[in-house]
This record gives sequence, C-alpha cells and structure tokens, in this order.
Amino acid sequence: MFEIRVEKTIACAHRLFDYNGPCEELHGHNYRIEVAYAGTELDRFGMLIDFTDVKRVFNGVLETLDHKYLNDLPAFKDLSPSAENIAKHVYDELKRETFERGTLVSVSVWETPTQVAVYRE
Ligand SMILES: Nc1nc2c(c(=O)[nH]1)N=C([C@H](O)[C@H](O)COP(=O)(O)OP(=O)(O)OP(=O)(O)O)CN2
Ligand SMILES: [Zn+2]
Repeated sequence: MFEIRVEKTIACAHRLFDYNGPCEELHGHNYRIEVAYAGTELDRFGMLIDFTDVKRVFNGVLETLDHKYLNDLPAFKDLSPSAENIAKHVYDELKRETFERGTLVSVSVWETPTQVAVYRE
C-alpha cells in the first residue's frame, strides 16, 4: 500500500461555542492541515496521485478558510469550529473530487505543533 500526504498552513480566527474557557473568546491559529491518500497501484510515472493534482484540489478547499473568521462561514454557522470539525469539513469537501488511483484516507488539523485532530471514515 502506498500513501501520499500534502500539508499546508493557513491562518484563521475562531471562537468555540459555549466553551467554558478562554477559547470562547475570539482568537486565532496558524492551522497546519494535512491530507492523506492511499492506494495499491501507481501510474506509469510511479505516482499514486501527482502531488500537483492533490495541491490543486487541497488548496482550493483551504482557500475558502484561509484568513477567514470561521464562525462566519456557512459550514460553522451551527457547528463549533473545533479542530475536529474543521478536519471533517475539509474531508467532506475533498471527497467531492476523486482521482483515478488513490482514495482519501484522512485529514489532520494541528491547532498547535503539539495538538492535532484527525478525521477519517
Ligand atoms: N479536542 C479539542 N480541544 C480543544 C480544541 C479543539 O479544537 N479540539 N480547541 C481549543 C481552542 O481552540 C484553543 O485555542 C486551544 O486551546 P489550548 O490548547 O488550551 O490553548 P493554549 O495555547 O492556551 O494552551 P496552553 O498549552 O495552556 O498554552 C481548546 N481545546
Ligand atoms: Zn482556538
């Protein structure tokens, strides 16, 4: 089995809903977000999926979040923008695009260098 991963860092502001702590206040993170795809077959170039193609799709999704106040976005209108919910949102958006080889495995969202949430199905 082969697995490829692409990551990118974006800056977002958010507030957690009904959270009993300082994170209920407006604050921001430089989120490091990683997507992973896996599969058993490679193409004639020896690639599972060309990183360029993954980045096109991944960057397109992350552009909708970068430098945004997440709570203002429709996806987080009634959903607290925790790292877990951000990971699921990115996963759901990426699922819309499929590749000839390689299936979506997971999306990981680091809020800080030591705290990460992972969504997979
Ligand atoms: N499971 C989760 N727990 C928390 C999330 C989350 O998304 N998933 N998010 C937060 C807050 O967004 C918060 O900004 C981060 O909290 P915290 O780690 O407490 O931040 P600090 O930098 O203040 O922590 P210190 O390590 O004490 O400096 C909270 N929890
Ligand atoms: Zn936060």
